[in-house]
Amino acid sequence: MDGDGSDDEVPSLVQPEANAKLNADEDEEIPNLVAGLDDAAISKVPITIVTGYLGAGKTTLLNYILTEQHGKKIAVILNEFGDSIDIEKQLTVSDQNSTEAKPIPFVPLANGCICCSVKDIGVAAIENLMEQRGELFDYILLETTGLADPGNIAPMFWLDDGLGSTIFLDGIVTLVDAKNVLKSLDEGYGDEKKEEAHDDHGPLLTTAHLQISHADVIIINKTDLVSGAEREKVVARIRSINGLARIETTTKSQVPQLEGLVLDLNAYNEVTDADLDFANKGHSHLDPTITTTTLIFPPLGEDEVSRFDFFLRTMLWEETLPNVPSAAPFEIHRLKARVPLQNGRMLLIQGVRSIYDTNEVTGAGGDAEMAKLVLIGKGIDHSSFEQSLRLTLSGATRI
Ligand SMILES: Nc1nc2c(ncn2[C@@H]2O[C@H](COP(=O)(O)OP(=O)(O)OP(=O)(O)O)[C@@H](O)[C@H]2O)c(=O)[nH]1
Ligand SMILES: [Zn+2]
Repeated sequence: MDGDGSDDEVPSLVQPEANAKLNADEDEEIPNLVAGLDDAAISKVPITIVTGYLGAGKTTLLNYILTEQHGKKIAVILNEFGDSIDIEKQLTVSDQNSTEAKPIPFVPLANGCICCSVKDIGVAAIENLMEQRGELFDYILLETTGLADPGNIAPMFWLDDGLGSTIFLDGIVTLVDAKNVLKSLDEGYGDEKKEEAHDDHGPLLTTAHLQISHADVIIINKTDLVSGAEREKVVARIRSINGLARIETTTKSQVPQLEGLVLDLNAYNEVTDADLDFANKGHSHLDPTITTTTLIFPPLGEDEVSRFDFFLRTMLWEETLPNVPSAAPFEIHRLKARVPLQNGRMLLIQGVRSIYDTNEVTGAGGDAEMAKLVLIGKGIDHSSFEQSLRLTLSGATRI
């Protein structure tokens, strides 16, 4: 995958400042990822990141999965930092004082699963764990701490999967506490983080927002603690933040199925029509901080492809809109697009924060299919984005 955005086919279009910005923001050295593609045939182990605010039900979900029949050998990794309750305690009892010691102890669980606990959640740390174990797993579930920002974790795994890594990012599942989530979204961080949460440019961006905006699946848990009407309100608010994610409601994290909800999400290697259908066509104002916006436009002609890429690069790397300098400040957290080309081919685009990946596939989806670009982020003013895209595609900027 060309996750650094520096597509080989359009080298002259890459702006030096944009590259510098990307490199400063992300890894120092993002190698050319194209070389890794052939290795994709080697079977890689999917990793699902399970995130969610403190006490939302992450551990309850993992526990539930491990007792269900799924026919997989699952390695559960707990990012132990800050986690201290029930199952974590049991599961990590043997390595409480020896996080540096090797080998890292694993605790056997039901169904041939194992569990371990780590401080580091880098790709190397996880590969290291797998090597030490000397055993193959079908699946890895990583429970992050309640305060983790998945926007920092996802690119780490997503980028590396093109580098011949033995793992690949399958998707992000965010657990939400139905009883408390609206309060978390409205009030911002806990007291200890209040300072950071304040922002001169508008409403607060909370950990809860970040976990919801980056999610591929959102499980609204603890529905036993709210009325039907409250539950609907929570669903509507969350849908307004993230129009791409699949949403389920549960009690005790008992998801109706594992496939597609927790396991095998394929959220980072596919962009299906159904993915984009969830997204609202308009722009909801239910949440003042983060929203989902969909831009719809006709199939691109030859000249427009590089202009479209310029639009993406400028928006993601420079956080400005070409041809609309007056646009309000914004942040893009997640992006998915299906863009038919007039030559009958189709671009599938995925993005997390400033990193994006474009794949060109054969065959557009259907007759007269329109291109759809779905954006999730902060401060996205639909009409400015639409205007910028329209002007850029028309060739208003020489690139
Ligand atoms: N009433 C109710 N309680 C639940 C539900 N799901 C989980 N709990 C309880 O909520 C508490 C927190 O659940 P956990 O699964 O430990 O939550 P977590 O997200 O792992 O929490 P941290 O690791 O501390 O961030 C536990 O006491 C669970 O038994 C639910 O659907 N309803
Ligand atoms: Zn937990």
